[in-house]
Amino acid sequence: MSASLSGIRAAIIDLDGTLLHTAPDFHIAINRMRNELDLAPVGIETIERFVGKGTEHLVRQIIGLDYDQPTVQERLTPALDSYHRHYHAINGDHVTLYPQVKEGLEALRAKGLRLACVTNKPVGFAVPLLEKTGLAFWFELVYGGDSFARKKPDPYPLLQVCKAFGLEPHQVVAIGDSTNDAEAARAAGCRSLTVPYGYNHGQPVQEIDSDGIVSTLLDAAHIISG
Ligand SMILES: O=C(O)COP(=O)(O)O
Ligand SMILES: [Mg+2]
Repeated sequence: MSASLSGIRAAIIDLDGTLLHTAPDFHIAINRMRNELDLAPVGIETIERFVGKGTEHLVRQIIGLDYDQPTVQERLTPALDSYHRHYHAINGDHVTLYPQVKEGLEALRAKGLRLACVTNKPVGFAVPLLEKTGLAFWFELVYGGDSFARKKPDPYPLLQVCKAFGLEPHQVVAIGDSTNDAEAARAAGCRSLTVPYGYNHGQPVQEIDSDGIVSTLLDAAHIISG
């Protein structure tokens, strides 16, 4: 359990694996893409290991299970096109909210924190997904993996939130499920908290260098103060 975090004025919250269990959507879209490429379906656990570093990384890893690197390079564009088409068609249909997400967002706002969502998912998928699941309401800002030239674990998107909110990085906490969130936060100078239930590339969350593990977003709200 983590110590309390004080002097916090805003929270940057990750999407996949933190707000929503999106792996079932990824699973369906990836296997529809694989079917178009004449590849056999893969299990959801395989997909969960590759979520967190954006769409191109996911598709590269998934076709890399079958193809050598030159072939991955050659087939990447049609594979991405296929994946985007299938993901767009089902985005949000098979996702579930993790426990205490809405309660956590409400409690963070009740403490006067400003909220941003920073995800490595393309912003064109993230915004409709947040709208469909009733989460968009909570966030003043949403940045995706393609909002800037650099994505998490690079600190750039987090620093853009700090700038937009007029806050110093140490006044901002990033909450996420993977090393990408914690590394981005460290590099930005933000505080960070980790939830244990998402996708961390198959690695134990205890190995993540953050300011602590919280069981839910509501638990995070309990240890954060302004
Ligand atoms: O699309 C992904 O790789 C997931 O992104 P997120 O965990 O940063 O929301
Ligand atoms: Mg995540």
